[in-house]
Amino acid sequence: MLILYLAGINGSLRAISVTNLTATSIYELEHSILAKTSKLSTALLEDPATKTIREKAKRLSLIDLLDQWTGVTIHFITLIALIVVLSCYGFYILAMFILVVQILQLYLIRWMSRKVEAISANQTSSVRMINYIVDLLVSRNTLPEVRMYGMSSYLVTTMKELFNGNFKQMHRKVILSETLSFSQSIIMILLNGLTIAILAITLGGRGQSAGLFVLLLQISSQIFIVIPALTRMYSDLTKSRVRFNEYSAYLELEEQVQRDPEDSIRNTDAMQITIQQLNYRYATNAQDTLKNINMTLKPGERVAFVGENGSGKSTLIKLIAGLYHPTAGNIQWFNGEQEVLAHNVTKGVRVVFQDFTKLHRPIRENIAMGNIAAMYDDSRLLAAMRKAEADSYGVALDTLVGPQFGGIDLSGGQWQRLAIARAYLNNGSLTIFDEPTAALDPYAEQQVFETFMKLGEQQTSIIVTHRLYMSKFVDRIFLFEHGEIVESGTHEELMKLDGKYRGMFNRQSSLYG
Ligand SMILES: Nc1ncnc2c1ncn2[C@@H]1O[C@H](COP(=O)(O)OP(=O)(O)OP(=O)(O)O)[C@@H](O)[C@H]1O
Repeated sequence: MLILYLAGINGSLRAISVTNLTATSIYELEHSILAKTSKLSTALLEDPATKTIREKAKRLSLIDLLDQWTGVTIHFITLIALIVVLSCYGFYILAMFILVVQILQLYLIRWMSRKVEAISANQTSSVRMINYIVDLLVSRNTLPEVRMYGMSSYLVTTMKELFNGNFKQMHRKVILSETLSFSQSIIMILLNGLTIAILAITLGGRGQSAGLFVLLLQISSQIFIVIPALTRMYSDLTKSRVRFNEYSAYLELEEQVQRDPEDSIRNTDAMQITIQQLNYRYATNAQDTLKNINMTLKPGERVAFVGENGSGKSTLIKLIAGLYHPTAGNIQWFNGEQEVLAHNVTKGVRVVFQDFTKLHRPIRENIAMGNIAAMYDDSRLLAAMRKAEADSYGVALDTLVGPQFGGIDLSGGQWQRLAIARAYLNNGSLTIFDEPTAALDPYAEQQVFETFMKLGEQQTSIIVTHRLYMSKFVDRIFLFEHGEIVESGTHEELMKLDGKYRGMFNRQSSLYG
């Protein structure tokens, strides 16, 4: 009775503190997952298997886990206490029998709960696909094409098929758990009946008092109240433990080597970059995307990466910027004769990515992404905007961009200028422009190229471009084909070589007449 009373007090206390605990545990869980995510390599994060582990990890509820642990412990202690009382009155064989049946039940429940949980966990990637399709159907970026090409009903059908697949699995899960729970109820009813019969026959045979019979009947009915509650809690606890293991698996993923705080000085000198025998393969690909890349970029050199779509130019840019690590070979940085650890320079690399981030936040944040320390330095932000000609369309630093949040929207070219302004805010030893002018008008394109050339006077700089007239002015050109560098040299050298570059250049020139 004392234990039951304590259990009651525990229930009330739990109800009072549960709100705070829930909020804290949700925050802590999200926070620990995000903190871990920030330490993982880009390549690992892009791997769909990592996304699945993360989604599984996020299903854990720490408050439920705590709740279930407490519940199972209390119910288990209560059950043992009741069984001890029953044994004290001489019914130890019956008490042992009840205990053994319950332990067997718990084993069965554990097996079933793990199976059910595995079915739910396996649905995470198809749920991701369903969410993606819903996004395609409602997102502002995709809606025009989905409507124009009449894709809506096709996408809805695809979503329905995925949904049905998940539904079938859910159905299997429900049948499995209901069958087990029904069988358990039958076992409990039989066991309860058997207990009452044994008590009645034994006590009647010994001529014991009705009072003792009522007392033992009370104990047995308490036992059969506690057992289903314990079983249910244990089933939930087993599922939560599976989730906890998934969460732990995410936290145990191998982390990218972190910057050493002692030597993490941002270095802005122009540096030499030496790439040797570099190969790179994406986790999801069967073939190497880059093969046997060798090059040395001299300090202050301006180079262009050119070549057909998918030939690996952007991948090499990401490797140089330190976002990926070579599968084989290496990339080294030299300040004069002195080698500088890559992580000390890559932070200061100034990059305009091909698929840059469109931050649906104030203009200020869009630009300050390039150097977060300048977030409230209006004169630096405005200077960067001016350089990128991003100040010409009448926006103030605090103008909110992003129509879904009530802000203004920008054209593709205007967004691109913001991304360029972002790069101007950052000082580093290398500037990379990965097709920076794709969405710009010809005048803006020329201006961006001129700025690229000027920046190159102080820094090593790389431009990735399909517009070969730009490559005429750089110091060296690297022509990529199927992940390899097939030609390299100055514009004049490559024209004399009369190879692929010359063919490409002449084809482009003929388009302009
Ligand atoms: N995150 C990724 N995961 C798997 N494969 C990728 C990934 N990114 C690129 N690839 C593959 O690597 C190859 C090279 O792509 P990359 O973007 O480097 O080419 P690119 O020369 O820059 O092309 P483009 O001129 O079209 O921009 C392509 O076949 C592409 O499918």
